[in-house]
Amino acid sequence: MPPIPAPFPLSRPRRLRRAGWIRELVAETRLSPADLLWPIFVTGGETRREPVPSMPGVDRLSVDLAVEAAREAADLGIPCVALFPYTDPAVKTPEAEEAWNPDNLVNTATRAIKATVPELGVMLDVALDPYNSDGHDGLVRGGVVVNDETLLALEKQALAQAEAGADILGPSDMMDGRIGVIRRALESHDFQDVTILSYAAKYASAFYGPFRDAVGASGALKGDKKSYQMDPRNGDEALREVAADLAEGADMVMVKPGMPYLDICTRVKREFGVPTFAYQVSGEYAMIAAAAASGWVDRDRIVAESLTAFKRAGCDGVLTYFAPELARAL
Ligand SMILES: NCc1[nH]cc(CCC(=O)O)c1CC(=O)O
Ligand SMILES: [Mg+2]
Repeated sequence: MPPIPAPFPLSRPRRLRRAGWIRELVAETRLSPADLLWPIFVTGGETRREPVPSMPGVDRLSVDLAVEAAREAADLGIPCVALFPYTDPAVKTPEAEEAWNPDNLVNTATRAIKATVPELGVMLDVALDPYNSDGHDGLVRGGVVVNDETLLALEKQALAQAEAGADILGPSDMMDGRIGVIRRALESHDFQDVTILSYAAKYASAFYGPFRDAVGASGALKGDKKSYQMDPRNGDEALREVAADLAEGADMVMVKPGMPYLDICTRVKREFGVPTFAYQVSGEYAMIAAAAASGWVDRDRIVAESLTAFKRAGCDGVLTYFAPELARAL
């Protein structure tokens, strides 16, 4: 018997795409300002705004302007900002003591923001690289980034940040055991409500280049970070890293960079079901900004599309330098 040819396509997915209203109706993911964390670079001085050359559109802000940016974030419905310091090279040392100075830039900015915009969350990075004259996230001994001694430094840094009023600590150093050390320190100093968003699966990536310019760590960095950040070839290992950080007391986890690691985001969310974030890092920002500035891509559309991809991949939110611009557009 000859096959009966179907007189029409058996399935017509285009029915659900034919007009804006029905696309809205069936959309599986939605982006909102509440999905965004905004990373802000803080510098010294007053009413100072310094452009970051490799991140056109992003400025380093003095504390007073960072407070204004925080106000803007809250007004736009962005729940949280993440602060990163541009540290005066003269203050950087091999022991990175500035990291636990109660009056360092990020601690000062945190106190100022919490005093002015208390409803906004403030997140701080726990890692030594902005303060370390070797540019590494950990302490360097004989050319090696040492794990356990670094943990003691991170503990001091984390306590100073909690004392300053940070709501979220983001350990981004990738030392083994740091989450446990920080959680124990927080518990024993009456900071049981401080949240840990662990940079659990953080890769040794070329996409961090512009950030290192922004915090002034590029010139300082000796060598690379491959002995502590993850190998981009590995995926299963990301799940082991996340499992360890959750067991040690992380509340939420992050995958970093973002766009090239969407598979990791999906696997982490599926496997653990905990709040999962991605960091759309400086190099991702720079690529989009540069292509848009050349007129090669449509900036507004590509920003929205790239951030939607994180939600579709399973992320609960994204750290992105596009946060205020996207929130405004939404
Ligand atoms: N530990 C520091 C840190 N925290 C966030 C970033 C990168 C963020 C970005 O590129 O936007 C880095 C850089 C690095 O690990 O070298
Ligand atoms: Mg780890």
